[in-house]
Amino acid sequence: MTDLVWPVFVIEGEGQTEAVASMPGVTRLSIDLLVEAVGEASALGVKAVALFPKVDPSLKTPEGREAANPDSLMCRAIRALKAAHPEVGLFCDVALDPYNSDGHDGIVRDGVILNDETIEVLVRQSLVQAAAGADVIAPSDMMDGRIGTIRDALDQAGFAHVQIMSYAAKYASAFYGPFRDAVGSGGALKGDKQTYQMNPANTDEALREVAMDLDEGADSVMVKPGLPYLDIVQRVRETFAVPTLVYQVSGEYAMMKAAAANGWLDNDKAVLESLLAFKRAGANGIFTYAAVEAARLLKSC
Ligand SMILES: NCc1[nH]cc(CCC(=O)O)c1CC(=O)O
Ligand SMILES: [Mg+2]
Repeated sequence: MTDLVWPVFVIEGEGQTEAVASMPGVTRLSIDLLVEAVGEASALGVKAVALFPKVDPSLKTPEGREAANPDSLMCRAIRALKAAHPEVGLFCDVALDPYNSDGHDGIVRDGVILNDETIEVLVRQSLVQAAAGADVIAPSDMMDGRIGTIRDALDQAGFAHVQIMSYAAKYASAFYGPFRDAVGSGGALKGDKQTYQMNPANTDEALREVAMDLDEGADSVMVKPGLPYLDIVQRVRETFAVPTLVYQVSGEYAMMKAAAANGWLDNDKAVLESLLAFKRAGANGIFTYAAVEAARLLKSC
């Protein structure tokens, strides 16, 4: 149970809930309701959440400027959650896609992702999130060299205690579709992310990406997606023996829920079996939208 990390989506307002149509059981919540939901999750034993904002389209710019706003929805949510539930670890996403009018994780000019200019914004994003109370900065953007630069900036600003979990082995996957609905980046997305996310055909590249990010100072690494990439989880864990996390992504979750809704799968058994498979592969932590229901199921076992 303490291995589970629950990804959650935050929206503006008070008393607001929005269902995510492509992710049955997942709702975006305004900060007040998110604080309540995370309290319930904590009582069930889920002691970590991963926070993602759905940003108002009017705040999206080509440089993702809102990402570095210390009073952004994201930073307000971090402060509220830390104040109400200090025992719950906060993994805070660092990437520009919720804030970028092109829907990309980095800044785009003339159809090209600008790696180094993006890193400057990611550093500012990391610093405002650390100042708001992030426990773990989680760059999911896949720019090259961002871990070392973010680490130096955090250390210099007095945030040596804030960890970095790198999305090191993140594949250009078809399984992210429902997430892009949830944060509202899919409609804006022009083109695809194949120039910075990894080719699903590659395995050795994942090991090189992990090695670089560890060298630059990552405390832990993420393999993403999950079930289709269990071989990568196992290789990373066996090669580096560092905390290795895995993300059961939105599309994997949607597949299980759709099949269960049709009566084609036993939901509870499928959920628990998929989590067991991650443990078998060696994962130390599992991001899953089913974290709270899994905690309930595990309690009743
Ligand atoms: N910063 C990108 C990001 N952050 C989280 C997810 C996907 C998570 C999921 O599918 O559950 C993605 C992938 C993407 O849009 O390329
Ligand atoms: Mg990399």
